[in-house]
Amino acid sequence: MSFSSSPVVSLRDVAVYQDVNTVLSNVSFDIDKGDFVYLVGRTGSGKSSLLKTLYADLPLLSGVAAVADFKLNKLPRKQVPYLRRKVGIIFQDFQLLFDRTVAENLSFVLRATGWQDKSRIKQRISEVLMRVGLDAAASKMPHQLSGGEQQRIVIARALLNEPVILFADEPTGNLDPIVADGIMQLFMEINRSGTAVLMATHNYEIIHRYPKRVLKCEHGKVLDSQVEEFGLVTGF
Ligand SMILES: Nc1ncnc2c1ncn2[C@@H]1O[C@H](COP(=O)(O)OP(=O)(O)OP(=O)(O)O)[C@@H](O)[C@H]1O
Repeated sequence: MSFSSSPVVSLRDVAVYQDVNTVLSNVSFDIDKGDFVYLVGRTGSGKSSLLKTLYADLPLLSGVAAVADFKLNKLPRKQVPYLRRKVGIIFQDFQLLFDRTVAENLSFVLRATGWQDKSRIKQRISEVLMRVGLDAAASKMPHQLSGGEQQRIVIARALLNEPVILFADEPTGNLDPIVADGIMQLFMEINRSGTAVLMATHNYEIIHRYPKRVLKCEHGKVLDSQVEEFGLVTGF
């Protein structure tokens, strides 16, 4: 267990690239333990690229960054799985394995991250399913669940290794407003219990309903509502 009080995410003068193109530059911000932060900006403004840089799917080539006490500069490939155990990643398209049950989807991740004891695996799966309100779904196949339920399973999967932060890219994008609101309440509950959240969204309604700090990708830079005021409506 880490008792460090350093920020969960810390960026100084970072540039985000896709191939040879600079998507964002001079990016500096911190996210502390337990913070909830939205990431907004027009389509193509760099939200997904920034998230990918934070979970080391894109290399950090310029600037200084640390996530969950891992320095992203020159992070060796073999360290990436250890970083990924400390962060939970949630996408819009659910990315569940449709040929196996919910419990098998979850045990697949636990085994891949070093869990071996069958009874502990079973116990952990039951805990995370309870957490997302789907304790009866363990033996179901993903296609037997609604879109909102599938997204809850993805959130349960992201929680398996007790991450210090969740990176969520448009997690409510495909859901109707009521189901999306249920997912937001789940994120808020997870956040209240101490997990930081960085959530990319286009959904202004959600930000209005659950106001939190906002980072906005615009003109190749990242603006921070904690540092400066900016309009929210433009950019969606
Ligand atoms: N795999 C890729 N290879 C090359 N360029 C890419 C790749 N993915 C994204 N880009 C480019 O990088 C820029 C930022 O895209 P990114 O997906 O990060 O934006 P976004 O803000 O997440 O957009 P959206 O809201 O549509 O998801 C865009 O110009 C995009 O065309």
